[in-house]
Amino acid sequence: MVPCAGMGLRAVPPAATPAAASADPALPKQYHPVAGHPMVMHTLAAFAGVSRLLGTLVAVAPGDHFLNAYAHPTFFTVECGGPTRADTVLGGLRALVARGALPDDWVLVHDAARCLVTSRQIDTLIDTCQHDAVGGLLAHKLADTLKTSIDGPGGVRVASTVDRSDKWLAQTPQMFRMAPLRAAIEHVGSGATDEASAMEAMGLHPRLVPGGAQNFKVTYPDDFALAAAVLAQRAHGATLDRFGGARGQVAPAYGKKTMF
Ligand SMILES: Nc1ccn([C@@H]2O[C@H](COP(=O)(O)OP(=O)(O)OP(=O)(O)O)[C@@H](O)[C@H]2O)c(=O)n1
Ligand SMILES: C[C@](O)(CO)[C@H](O)COP(=O)(O)O
Repeated sequence: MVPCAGMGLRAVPPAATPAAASADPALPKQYHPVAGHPMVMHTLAAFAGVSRLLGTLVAVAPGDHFLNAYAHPTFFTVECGGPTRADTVLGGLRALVARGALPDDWVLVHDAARCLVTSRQIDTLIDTCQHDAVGGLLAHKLADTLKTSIDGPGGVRVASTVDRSDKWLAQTPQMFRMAPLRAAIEHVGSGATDEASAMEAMGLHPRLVPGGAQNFKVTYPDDFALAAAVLAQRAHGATLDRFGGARGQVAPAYGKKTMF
């Protein structure tokens, strides 16, 4: 399931900057062009490359028909977006149950805005978690020295340096069984910022599976250029097989638009 109903407010460039002149603030970030395609299409291409997935539910905001022009058998949209990401995910889980998902079925939840995830990373997560009692998530071990802050003279200042040896940045996909995940999010409510934290609130310890720095979430205006650069570098290399074409071949048409 791909939650795709956010507004992307942090990605809107400040007014009066060169980036603001060409940006469409009314278009949520997941639909902004990145390397020639709407951002979420790169995300969906990675999932389309994982053959053991039954399909992908894209949870969009009510009235959002953006993806109608990109229809493809590997995904379908449901207008179940809510005010927070957790609300959107819950709507998606209920929609999956309505379509026959069973309590023990696994579901992977992945941000539309993490458009650099690869089919290989998704496969690694599944391989690692499919026999786990809880499930797990891709995550990236902290690479920098970690500070806490206080407001001080002249602005924000360092309060302390924190031991980072056990610190990870949570990424997606996050993979759990349908019934426990739904129960956990219903228990924790709209404030859960990811699926793992809802499971943690139930006393569980999801598995951490190394993802990689490139699986970042496009959040701020500068992130678009970084994502485009990574995709451009991959297009010169090894990832033209995202839609099932072999390396070096031209990939098939993706619905009414052509991808890659
Ligand atoms: N009510 C919401 C909020 C977020 N998301 C989705 O959750 C993912 C992660 O959220 P984030 O990147 O933080 O997106 P936004 O909420 O859109 O960003 P912002 O907080 O800057 O507005 C995104 O794919 C976003 O579309 C969602 O489906 N429904
Ligand atoms: C789920 C998530 O991608 C994990 O890092 C992230 O928490 C979602 O973004 P938000 O800013 O917390 O909504």
